[in-house]
Amino acid sequence: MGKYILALDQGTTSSRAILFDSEQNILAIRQHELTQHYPHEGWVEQDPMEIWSTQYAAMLEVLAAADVSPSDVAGIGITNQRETTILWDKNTGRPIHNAIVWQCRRTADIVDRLVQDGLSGHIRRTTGLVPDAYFSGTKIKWLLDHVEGAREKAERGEILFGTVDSWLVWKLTGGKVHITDATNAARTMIFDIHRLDWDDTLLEALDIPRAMLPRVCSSSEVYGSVSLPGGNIPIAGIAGDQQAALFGQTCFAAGDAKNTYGTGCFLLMNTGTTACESKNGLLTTIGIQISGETQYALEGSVFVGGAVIQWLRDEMRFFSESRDAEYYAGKVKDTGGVYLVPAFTGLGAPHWDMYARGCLIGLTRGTTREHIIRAAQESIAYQVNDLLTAMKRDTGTALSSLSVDGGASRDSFLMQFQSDISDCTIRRPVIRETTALGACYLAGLATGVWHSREELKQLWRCDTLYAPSMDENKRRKLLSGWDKAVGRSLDWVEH
Ligand SMILES: Nc1ncnc2c1ncn2[C@@H]1O[C@H](COP(=O)(O)OP(=O)(O)O)[C@@H](O)[C@H]1O
Ligand SMILES: O=P(O)(O)OC[C@H](O)CO
Repeated sequence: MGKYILALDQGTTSSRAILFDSEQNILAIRQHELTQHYPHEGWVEQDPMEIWSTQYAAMLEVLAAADVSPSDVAGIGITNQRETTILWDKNTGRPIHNAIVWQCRRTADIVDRLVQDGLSGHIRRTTGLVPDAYFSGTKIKWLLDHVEGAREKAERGEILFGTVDSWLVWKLTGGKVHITDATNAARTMIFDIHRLDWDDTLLEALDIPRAMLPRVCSSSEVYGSVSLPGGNIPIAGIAGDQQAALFGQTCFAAGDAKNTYGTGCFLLMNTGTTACESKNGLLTTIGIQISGETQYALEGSVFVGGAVIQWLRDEMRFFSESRDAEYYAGKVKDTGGVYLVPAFTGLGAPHWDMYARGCLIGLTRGTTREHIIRAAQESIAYQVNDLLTAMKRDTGTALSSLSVDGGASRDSFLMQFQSDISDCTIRRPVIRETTALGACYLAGLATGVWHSREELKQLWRCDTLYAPSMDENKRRKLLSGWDKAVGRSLDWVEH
């Protein structure tokens, strides 16, 4: 049996491949940036062929860099940006349109119609989600409505739908396998997370033919294999990136939670085999499906997290490297009363307002670039704090500690501010590649590299702990300013 496990981490901004050994040491990482297309205001697309080619290149390069033969790799685990929707022609293998990315708002009016038709309650109960353009269902409908002849072909089973995991498995297996896993299916808004099947009411409401949908598998099993010069590698694990991170952080028990600070921020809490319905704007989703058991999770999704730092860097040109944000934020003692609400693509949990837009408020003649940079960083923590508050209301208990990961979790100013504003200990692990690690664990469990989750639990190591130290009055005052600022950004776009 192979000694290594290969994780393919197809994220919003890049396609990465990471090679681990069975002691979870990282042997090599390769990464390619992805081009983002913004064809209209609020629309976001990617080229599925670029998703594939960058991911495939990263996979080959990582094996070459570590000088490892495919025959020494026990399995591949795939983890991916979720909800992003791809339709392709089964016969030619060519996408029929660019991928519609999860952040894209083009289907807001389709969502409005579902709500007007009285389907909100059904969506909530069946899929665990709230009606929003974020999820795949309305994106599929848009593509079927706008690409000529697509619906008829889809009815004949000639057009296939997949989230990014399905697309990659299809390509990796040479067009032989059309599947997804339960965690990805749970993000489509057409999947019944209790019956574990596509939901006919929603398929009918969105006019989506069943014939185009992938078969839904567990998150850890052998689905097929990749044939490479030097050997075949089984594809043995799949999970949406946030669920993979929850697994990679070894949040295996009910009550365990993690937050990922990537492009967006995603807070997930394992709720065990109980699907806990949120009364406070969180989502119910499938946490993982493994060994015949489905574990559920409560999730809060923030659309713009680390991306606000990118915006300051690329659009405002305030600095040239993301890591400079921490330096500038430390130059001022506070934001001078400035708040930035980065509702660039609306607001996700717990507000769910597709028509909210960003606002920068509290400016005075004394406001400097440093104040705005600090306000941007703090906005990431405030948004995560809103999720923690909703989670506390739903479960009746405040989290005393939170495991963190993702690109922006490198930022120590942000981590300390999160700890202070949320009055919660933040635990940053040694291995911050937890998304890839989760995919690696799923593939390793399916191929016998590891035998149990307990074995994996022993491997988790803490790197830094951030303990809260903010005075309660100050915290309350800052939070009330944030709530006021969010109020100004809600329902901004005329609709
Ligand atoms: N040192 C840093 N300080 C603050 N933000 C950062 C830092 N490094 C990266 N980021 C932010 O983190 C995000 C990338 O994180 P990553 O986990 O790689 O994202 P994704 O998986 O969404 O592609 C970017 O939006 C970037 O602006
Ligand atoms: O690519 P990421 O890490 O920003 O994650 C995207 C999420 O899966 C969207 O739901």
